[in-house]
Formats: sequence, C-alpha cells, structure tokens
Amino acid sequence: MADKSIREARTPDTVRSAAPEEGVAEKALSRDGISRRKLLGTAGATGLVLGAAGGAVGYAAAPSEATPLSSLGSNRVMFHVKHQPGITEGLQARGHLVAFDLTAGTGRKEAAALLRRWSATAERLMAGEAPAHDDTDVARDAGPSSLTLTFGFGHSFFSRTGLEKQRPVSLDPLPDFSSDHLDKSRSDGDLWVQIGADDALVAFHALRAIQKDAGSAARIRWQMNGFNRTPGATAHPMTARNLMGQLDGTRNPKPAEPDYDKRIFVPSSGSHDPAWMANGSYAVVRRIRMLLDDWEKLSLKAQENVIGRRKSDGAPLSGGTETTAMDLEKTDAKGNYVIPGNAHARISRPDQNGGAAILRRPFSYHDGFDSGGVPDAGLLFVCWQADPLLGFVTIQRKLDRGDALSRYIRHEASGLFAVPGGAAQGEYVGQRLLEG
Ligand SMILES: C=CC1=C(C)c2cc3[nH]c(cc4nc(cc5[nH]c(cc1n2)c(C)c5CCC(=O)O)C(CCC(=O)O)=C4C)c(C)c3C=C
Ligand SMILES: [Fe+2]
Repeated sequence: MADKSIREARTPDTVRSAAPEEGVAEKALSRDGISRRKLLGTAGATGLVLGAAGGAVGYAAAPSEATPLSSLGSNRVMFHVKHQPGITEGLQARGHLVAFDLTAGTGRKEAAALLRRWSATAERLMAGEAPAHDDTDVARDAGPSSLTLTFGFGHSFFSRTGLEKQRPVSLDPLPDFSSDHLDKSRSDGDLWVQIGADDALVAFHALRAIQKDAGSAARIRWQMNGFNRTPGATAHPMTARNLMGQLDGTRNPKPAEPDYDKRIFVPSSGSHDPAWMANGSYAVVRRIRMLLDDWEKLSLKAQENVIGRRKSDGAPLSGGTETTAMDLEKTDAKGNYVIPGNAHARISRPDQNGGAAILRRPFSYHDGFDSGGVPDAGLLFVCWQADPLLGFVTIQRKLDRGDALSRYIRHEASGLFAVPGGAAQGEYVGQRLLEG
C-alpha cells in the first residue's frame, strides 16, 4: 500500500488505465518453459498489479536465479485495455518518443505484420517478460516498472499503405503558428511509439526491442528521450515539476469530470472519425525548448506572473492552494488583475477557449549544452484529445496571440498521431484499420 500511495500522490490528475475487471490478480509467466516471474497482488481501482512483498521476482535464466522485485519494479500496466496504455497513467520516470517511416516496399500487409509484432512484444514486456526472441537482457532482473507502449499512425502512413480512405480528417496537418521554429527532420512520421517506464533500463530495453521488431519494414525517423521525477523521490508536492520549476499538470482534466471521456477519447459512434478510431485518441507531440537562461534571470515574482500561479505550491496568484479555483477578476490596490491578462494559466483555460481541453502528459528532456553553455532542455509536450482542432489547435492559437510564456519557450518539433483504441484479447493494435 505504501507504494500505491506514493504513486497516487505523484499523479493526482490521472488514473491507471485498466478497469478492475481488466486487471490480473495473479499471473505466472514463462519463456522456454521456465517460470520466471510470479506477480502476486491485487488489481485494485488503479488497475496495476502490485507485487506482494517477497512474492514477485525479476526474470532470470532459471527460477533459482530469479531476483525478488521491489514494489516499484513489479508495478504492471495491462496491455489489453479499452484505451491504449500510456494515456491516462501517471507520469513515468523515463520516456522515449520515437517515430518510424515505412521503408520502400512496405505496404499494408507488411505494416500489419509489424503492428502484430509490436503488439506481441508490448504485451510481453509490459508483463515483465522478455521479448519472444533476440532478447538483449538489458531488463534482466527488473520487473515491468509500469512500462507502457503506445502506438500511433501519422498522416503519411495512410498513403504509403493505400489506406487513404481510412485516414481521419483529424490527421490533417496542424496549422502553422507564428512562434514555430520546427525542424522537419524531427517532426511527423508514418508511425509513432511512446514508451514510458519507471526504470531507465526497462524503457531502453523496450525501445531496442521495438526497433529490432521493425526489421526491414520501418526505419527510425526521429527519437526523443525524456524523464520525470522518480517515484518515491517525494510524496509532496503531488504534481510533477517541469524544468522551469513549476508544478505542471494541476488543471489536467480529471476522470471524474462528466465530459472527461468526451474530451479525450473518440466515441464509438457519432463523430467524424472512422470506426477503427473508436476509443482512440489523438496525440499532439511538441518538442518545446525552454530558454532557461532567460527564464532564470526573472525574479520569482516575474516568473509567477508569467504563469499566474505560485511557483512553490502551484496556487493561483488570487490565493488559496493548488486546487483552489482561480479568481480571474481579482484586482490589486492599483486595479490591475492579480492574475495578469496574458498569464499562461489564465489564457489556456477551457473557459477562455470555448471549452477546449487537453490531457497533458509530458516528459522533460535535456540534450546537453551548446558550446556557449546554453542548455538544450525543455518539455516533450504530449497532449491527448478526441479532436485536435477542438483541443491543441484552439488553445495554441490563443497562446500564439499573446502568452507571457512564449518569450521563454520555442516549439522545435511537432507531430500529430492517430492512436487507436486498445487491442482486445487476441488482437493487435490497429488491426481494425489494417484488416478492416
Ligand atoms: C497548446 C497547449 C499548451 C502548450 C503548448 C503548453 C506549454 C507549456 N505549459 C507550461 C507550463 C504550465 N502550463 C500550465 C497550464 C496549462 N497549459 C495548457 C496548455 C499548454 N501548455 C493548459 C490547457 C493548461 C491548463 C489551463 C487550465 O485549465 O487552467 C501550468 C499551470 C499548472 C497546470 O494547470 O498545469 C503550467 C505551469 C510550459 C512550461 C509549457 C512549455 C514548455
Ligand atoms: Fe501549459
């Protein structure tokens, strides 16, 4: 239970993806006829399988070599769920975002075989198993560590595979924004894979397995590596901090809100989406560099005015705690808004954008320093929505017109991907598209 409380404390805005009936309370896994792990525990409301003390072991060549798992290592997210894993789960400590392009000669049939291979590997790795063949042993001794793999299709996938008629209109290219500085070689892609785990070796192991599975069918177009706070490093504050030091994620849509599903997931019917996107979602991915040298020169007060929230605890500048509603009308003695008119957290709100809302699930990144010592660091901004035009595009248009934060960030890469619903038992991700 201690582990569960830590994870929930870290991620108040999100829930584990698996519903209780989708959890597996006890599962023995095997390869080559050798039982390598027995995950014992209960799949509660979080949908995670938590290893019972002393009962969970990491995979090894023989049972006698099996390594007991920590509770963090044994956290497991289920693969066969209504919505793909990696959307509603809490932030993981390590992430890889990777886009692939199909190679010449890869058509619909080969793409289907690739998604079948990827799904089989994802299911095994998320259960803490080794891939079916050609394992690198990088995750040996570790448990699943909340590993998730999420698969999406880019605009160009559909013409490459002769599936243009199945391409959702929501995949039409994002509009240009005046603040864009996009590097095309690190944008878009036929296929997209998001990998997240609470252990860096487990995440890398999955990345390498997915790359190997691609074989000659697809080549990596770009890859980005990210991170978040390690679970257990702190039980408070509850919301993750980004590299500007702010609590980021406070006002994410909550599952308990009545329009949560409608905002994040494509409905089974009644939308302009093709049937294969039922229960799916659209991921907008932006590599947003933070101009940290400029940002860090600001006083604390100036930094807080840029966002409209206190840096220490994320409370609105109008008062209260992190979860207190913002008082947008509150003025100071001079009659100025306490939360400035161009504050990021004011103008990105749904009520300032015709109801537009997104589920933000980012990773921070740091790719070193340039020769002048300037950090290449920021946010791998991943946001989820049922309709990108009614989500990211609406909000970003507003931000583009006058967000106080825009002087301190730069959008450097962009992608938009259709992420189908979770694969049912016996299915692979995207099967309804590729075999429909
Ligand atoms: C187009 C969408 C958004 C981009 C791009 C974006 C970039 C970005 N944001 C922060 C830091 C914070 N954002 C916060 C809130 C917030 N941001 C967006 C959207 C985008 N942000 C939304 C929809 C919201 C929630 C608004 C609301 O409903 O109140 C906050 C405040 C805390 C919180 O609610 O999470 C911070 C801090 C950075 C650093 C950044 C780019 C690098
Ligand atoms: Fe934001």
